Amino acid sequence: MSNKILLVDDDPDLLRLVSIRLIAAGYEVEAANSAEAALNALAVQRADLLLCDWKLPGMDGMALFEEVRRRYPALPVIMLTAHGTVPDAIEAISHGMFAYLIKPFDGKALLDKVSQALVLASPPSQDHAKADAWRAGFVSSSPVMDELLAEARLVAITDASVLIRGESGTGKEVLAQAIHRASPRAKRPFIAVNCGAIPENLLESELFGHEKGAFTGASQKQNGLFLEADGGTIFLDEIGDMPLQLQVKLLRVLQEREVRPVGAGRAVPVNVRVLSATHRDLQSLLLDGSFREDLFYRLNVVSLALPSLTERREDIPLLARHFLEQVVVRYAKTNCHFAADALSFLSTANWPGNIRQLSNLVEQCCVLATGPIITLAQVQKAMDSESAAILPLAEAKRLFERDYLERLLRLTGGNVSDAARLADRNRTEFYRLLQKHDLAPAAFKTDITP
Ligand SMILES: Nc1ncnc2c1ncn2[C@@H]1O[C@H](COP(=O)(O)OP(=O)(O)OP(=O)(O)O)[C@@H](O)[C@H]1O
Repeated sequence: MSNKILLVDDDPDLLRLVSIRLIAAGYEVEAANSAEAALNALAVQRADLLLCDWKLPGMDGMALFEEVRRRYPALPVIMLTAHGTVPDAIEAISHGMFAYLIKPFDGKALLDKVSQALVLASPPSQDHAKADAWRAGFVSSSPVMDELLAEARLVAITDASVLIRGESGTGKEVLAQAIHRASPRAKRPFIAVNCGAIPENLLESELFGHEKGAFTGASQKQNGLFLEADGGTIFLDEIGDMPLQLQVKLLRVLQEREVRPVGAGRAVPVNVRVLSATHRDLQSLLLDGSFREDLFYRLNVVSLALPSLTERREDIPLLARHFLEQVVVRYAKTNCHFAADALSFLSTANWPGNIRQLSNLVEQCCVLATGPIITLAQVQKAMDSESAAILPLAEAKRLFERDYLERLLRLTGGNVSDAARLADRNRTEFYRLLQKHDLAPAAFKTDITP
């Protein structure tokens, strides 16, 4: 499970950039633009680390640190500070602040401090020499997954590029992490990047880095994520969303094993194993020219397909119990369990959002549970209620978009021109949306027989 970082800054650009960097490194980030907002967020849900700017409107970073120390003494705090306040920051260290970073700081320094703080803050592991440590956190006992994991383990020890396919929420990133842990690169970094979540104009410099002054705002040289993953593994999630011109550059990196930061005169050697994932049908992207065939073959040396949750229903009770154990700890609840009929209901339900949806539902049941047993009625209520469908924003948007397109196609009997007109989009754009969701207008054609 990823660590959650509460990031506090009143500068929206910094908030966005630091968030992108932390999320790319696998952390969960909640952003707040003031100390007051941060305290409200902490009152609702705990975080594992507070990263905050010293200068804030209203209550400043130092006052926030003091309040946090009083209310949540175990929560580590890292302060982002300007040169002028360094003496105060040093003083704050002696009062229990974990660390400070002087602005502008580079991505590596930030990630180093963050990971040190989280290691120190986490309880010591009790389970050392476990043979299956590589797949720790990967809950499953279904035969289909056993087979897939055996394959993953075999491929892990090679340096082959692996493309992981599967619907959203099936655990592609969890599998990528397991492959990394089972590989000879396990002691080096695992860096995950969601290619669809980073704005196109930032993606190149995020991946390959930039020189100082390479573009407006590039106030200092920065190593990209490829260089940060040197010796380890980079996981390119949603690779199907990578813009074409960047695909060319990625291909060059894979062929020549060197990266050229934006604005740099020469390339830098890099040794990274690439794992990638997509929920989209890359074959159809190849056909319409929006994904390069040469890159596809480079990335798809080995292909692993994760089955949807309904194709491995045996795993559902196991996963439900696993998530329940986690949320019980997270919300400091007294132990609670699913009633047997509640578990069998979960096992037969539909899970369009796969494991992520199951995890959200379990969390909701646990939060709302009033006694030690979660009953069938409570599970059904959670499943029926609007809030059961609370998904991460990106996933909710994707499901909405797909549903919207389907409704338009049904309404127009599969007529793309009419559907595009209703959506106020041109045909090219509309076709691109249909491809993104693998929707074929022909399937919606209605036979009009006289
Ligand atoms: N086998 C598993 N055991 C335990 N937790 C899992 C497992 N598979 C997935 N999860 C959990 O389900 C959630 C979704 O997993 P993950 O992000 O890996 O899915 P994904 O396929 O990469 O999704 P997306 O396509 O939306 O990026 C995460 O919270 C993850 O920890």
